[in-house]
Amino acid sequence: MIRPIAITPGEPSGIGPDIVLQWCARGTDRPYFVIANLAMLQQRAHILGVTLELCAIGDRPLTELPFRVGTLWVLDVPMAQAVMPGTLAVANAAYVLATLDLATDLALAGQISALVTGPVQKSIISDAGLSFSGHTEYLRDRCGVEEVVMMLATEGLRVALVTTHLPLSAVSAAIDQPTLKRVTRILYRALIEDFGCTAPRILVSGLNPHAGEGGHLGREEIDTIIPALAALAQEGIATQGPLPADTLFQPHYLERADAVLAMYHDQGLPVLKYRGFGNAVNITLGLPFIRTSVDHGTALDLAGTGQADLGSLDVALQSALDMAEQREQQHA
Ligand SMILES: NC(=O)c1ccc[n+]([C@@H]2O[C@H](COP(=O)([O-])OP(=O)(O)OC[C@H]3O[C@@H](n4cnc5c(N)ncnc54)[C@H](O)[C@@H]3O)[C@@H](O)[C@H]2O)c1
Ligand SMILES: N[C@H](C(=O)O)[C@H](O)COP(=O)(O)O
Repeated sequence: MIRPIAITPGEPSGIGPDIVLQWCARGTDRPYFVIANLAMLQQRAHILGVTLELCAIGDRPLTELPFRVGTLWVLDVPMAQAVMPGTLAVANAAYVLATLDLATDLALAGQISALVTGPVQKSIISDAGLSFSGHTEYLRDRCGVEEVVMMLATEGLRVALVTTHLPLSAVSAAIDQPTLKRVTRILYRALIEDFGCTAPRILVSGLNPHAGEGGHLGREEIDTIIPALAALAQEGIATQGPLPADTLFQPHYLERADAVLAMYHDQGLPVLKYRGFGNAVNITLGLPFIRTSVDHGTALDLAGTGQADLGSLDVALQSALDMAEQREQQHA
């Protein structure tokens, strides 16, 4: 039996609480529990007509929780003000981070085997004056690790990113050889350890149109990407690239690859989401614990309606479970 898996539903006025409640109401006895405000979940369950026994964990040891169909265990986190689905409240931004902090502490203490996160509204957390650009960066900093990698995966395609949540104008400066090498090493190791690839095949995109067109459309490929990939090859990490990003996402390349490493968020993720939105998982590679997430945002327009699709949460929960079981078997 693996250690429990924590779920943080994320922004309380978004669809995060809805999808968590609706998914759990389908019936599961796997060791998932939720870190959130109990009263908010009870209110949302009532709005949605979800029948689920919501039980406060209180002081009970997580390892002794009786996980059973029809019951959802909740680690109750105080919240500043009552929630209206679809309406953001700056006052509740600190609560969202408190759920992540608690989950991180439990993960670092070895009390949970994985963390599955629901969507957060980055803007409201920033509006509250709290420093936050995404779970990926927040968990990296909170765990004190230098580098992590955002990778989204759907059936037949994995896309990892060199840079994550930063303005497009800052992307080029953020891509240097040390960063590119660290990111590629993390991706390579994860493909072996968590995804069963014996000799990972990674396609690396260029940054500029046509991968720089021999330096006529930008020099990042020549000055940074090619030398970094050459150095990685010397370490035994073979990659293919830099390839023009507009043509690398085609079967000819993808059927012989385990992952694509894109240079920035909107170079890689639109392709991934076009292929698998609603059925993809976001995984943070390089953390000291497993973290998976949904592929979508807070969808405020759907909160409290019961219309949100549960597909990505399903994939995120299953991926976390699979990775946790595999890691615990490896260490048994
Ligand atoms: N994992 C995360 O924490 C995460 C991921 C992506 C975006 N976000 C955040 O979410 C906020 C809103 O972002 P956005 O509007 O770009 O994206 P969004 O995913 O919230 O919404 C885009 C569109 O997809 C629909 N949609 C999203 N999830 C759905 C679901 N489960 N079922 C059915 N339809 C769904 C929405 O109704 C909307 O029409 C932003 O603050 C963004 O940063 C968070
Ligand atoms: N970049 C992610 C996506 O588009 O799906 C999303 O913003 C979530 O990122 P974090 O996991 O860092 O919050």
